[in-house]
Amino acid sequence: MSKLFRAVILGPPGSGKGTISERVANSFGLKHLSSGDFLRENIAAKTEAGVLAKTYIEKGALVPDHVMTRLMLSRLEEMTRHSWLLDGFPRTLAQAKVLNSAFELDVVISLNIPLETLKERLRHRWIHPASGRVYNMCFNPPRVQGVDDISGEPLIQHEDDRPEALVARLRHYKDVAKPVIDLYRAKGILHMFSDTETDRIWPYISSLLSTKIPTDLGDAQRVRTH
Ligand SMILES: Nc1nc2c(ncn2[C@@H]2O[C@H](COP(=O)(O)OP(=O)(O)OP(=O)(O)O)[C@@H](O)[C@H]2O)c(=O)[nH]1
Ligand SMILES: Nc1ccn([C@@H]2O[C@H](COP(=O)(O)O)[C@@H](O)[C@H]2O)c(=O)n1
Repeated sequence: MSKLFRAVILGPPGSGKGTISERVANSFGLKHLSSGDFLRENIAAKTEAGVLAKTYIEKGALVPDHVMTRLMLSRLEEMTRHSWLLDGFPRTLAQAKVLNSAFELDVVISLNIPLETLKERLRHRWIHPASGRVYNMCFNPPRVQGVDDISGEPLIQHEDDRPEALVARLRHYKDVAKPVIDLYRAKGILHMFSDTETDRIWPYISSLLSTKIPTDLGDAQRVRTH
């Protein structure tokens, strides 16, 4: 079986991880695994992990490591035949160590976006909960304000995008992310990208992945997300 490709994208809330992950999934056929979306699915399904996670997310806090690693590792065990891009996990050094003990990563992308840009982006972020489709009134607005382009259902804003929860998330991110970034830099697989616009970062990420993803990534491992 040809080699699998496994990557992680790191970045603070609003940095464009989901936006870029969707482009990677569509361009390279990797499965995009969003830990945030997976948590929200568990919250909507009122699973034990979801009920617990909700109490942390609504305060802009991080879900405990043991809950996240159990959730994500069991999800990844279902994906052992696929190449994937993990979005939003690992968030902490403890999570990274558990992930690294289970899987060998090929690339870690880290987004470094100015604070004011993050705040502005999240102020204008709207989500279609059922599909996870993400809009932005300034960047990729829906055809009709407040309505999902495909389903016609109403859009919402994430509770933890509220300014007060966002401050907690942003403040916490820096401290928690640094050891994770240092770990992957030491492994020689970290690639950092800084800008205020995703459309300016994307060509560099795309060309990096074009050199790293095996050309013989079999169809069985390519999972089209749309
Ligand atoms: N103005 C602007 N908005 C952008 C850009 N890139 C992404 N966005 C929007 O900014 C918001 C955040 O982007 P996401 O891709 O959801 O960011 P994220 O890192 O996944 O965020 P979290 O889920 O909070 O971790 C969304 O509304 C995007 O549509 C950009 O270059 N410019
Ligand atoms: N490893 C993680 C990932 C996410 N969370 C919590 O979920 C919220 C939403 O995640 P996004 O990736 O969509 O921003 C996030 O703010 C955290 O509260 C987590 O705790 N650990």
